[in-house]
Amino acid sequence: MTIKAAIVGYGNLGQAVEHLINAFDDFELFGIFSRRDTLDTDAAIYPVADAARYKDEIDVLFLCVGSATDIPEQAAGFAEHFTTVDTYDNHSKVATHYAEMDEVARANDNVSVISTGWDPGLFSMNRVLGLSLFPDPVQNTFWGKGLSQGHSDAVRQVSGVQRGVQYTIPAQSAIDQARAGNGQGLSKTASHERIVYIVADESEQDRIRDEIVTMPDYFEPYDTTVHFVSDEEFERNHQGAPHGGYVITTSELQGHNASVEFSLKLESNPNFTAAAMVAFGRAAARLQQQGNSGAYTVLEVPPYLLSQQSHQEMMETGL
Ligand SMILES: NC(=O)C1=CN([C@@H]2O[C@H](COP(=O)(O)OP(=O)(O)OC[C@H]3O[C@@H](n4cnc5c(N)ncnc54)[C@H](OP(=O)(O)O)[C@@H]3O)[C@@H](O)[C@H]2O)C=CC1
Ligand SMILES: N[C@@H](C[C@H]1CC(C(=O)O)=NO1)C(=O)O
Repeated sequence: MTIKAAIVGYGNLGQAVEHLINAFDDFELFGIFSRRDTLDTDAAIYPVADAARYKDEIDVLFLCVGSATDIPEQAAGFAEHFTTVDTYDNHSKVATHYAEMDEVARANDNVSVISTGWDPGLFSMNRVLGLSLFPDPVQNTFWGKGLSQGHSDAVRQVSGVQRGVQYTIPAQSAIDQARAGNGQGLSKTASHERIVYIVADESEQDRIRDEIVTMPDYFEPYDTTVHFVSDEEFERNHQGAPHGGYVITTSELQGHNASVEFSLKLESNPNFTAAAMVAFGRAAARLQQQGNSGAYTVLEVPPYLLSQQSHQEMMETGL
């Protein structure tokens, strides 16, 4: 089955998804839906407003738009016409997003796999796996040091921000404590600091800083520092998007210690996020083809559907 795919939003993630769709032989790129009419790509470009016209030519639509505002405002509209995949990552509102997408996708016999990527996404799968193993587990999640695309998108939505990025820095002492089995009581907010770099007019900077540090879900609970820099310094010092992190679960079984760790070391956050998104796009197309509909989180997608290998091949290779 060749999966006909299209992309909404040609930013960091959209460009990375395009590359992967072209690299996998079971995908075919229909084109890119964008607000802009010129993009640096050889792919077909369509106005995002016209997407529904092409519903019958697309098996899965990758929603590579921002989570801060775009997904809440736009995703359900796409799920009316398409099987969709998104990387929605406002953890506090995932249940709301799930319910909204589930209602629309079911009503239109589409599948919507939401909150793919690595956190939420692969980290979610590993958090559930780690906690399922032990009667009395201790579990901690750490991110960074690296560039959070979700937090960077969120700062870019603040009026007056011309350019913006956010770096997440974990406390190494907290990571060491978790690995030693002493992670109980460590909080995500106390274990990380957030550093933001913004290009904005001087007259706007005090308001922008205040809007960022008080932003619910993204920054308010954290120790956040906002730096304002020139466009030249931003261009010079803030390219690339490395990231990574750890999900660490520790416990003991009849007095014998056990430590389970899932770690990511990413030279490119968008490239890796796209890899997870495209794998779940493969699963979304298969789920829909099997007659399923509605919303799915990564926790509800059978892992074998992610792979290019068939189930039979997995059996024959002995798992
Ligand atoms: N779950 C996870 O692990 C991860 C999730 N993410 C999520 O991915 C999201 C995207 O990240 P990233 O690609 O870096 O963000 P970018 O800002 O680079 O790209 C977002 C794209 O969305 C499109 N867009 C923006 N506003 C609108 C609009 N009003 N209407 C239509 N399209 C719009 C734009 O494309 P165009 O101008 O072409 O329309 C833009 O290029 C992040 O917000 C984050 O939440 C990222 C990494 C990991
Ligand atoms: N969703 C995140 C992926 C990870 C990174 C992160 C953080 O640095 O706070 N939280 O989750 C992203 O957009 O990069």
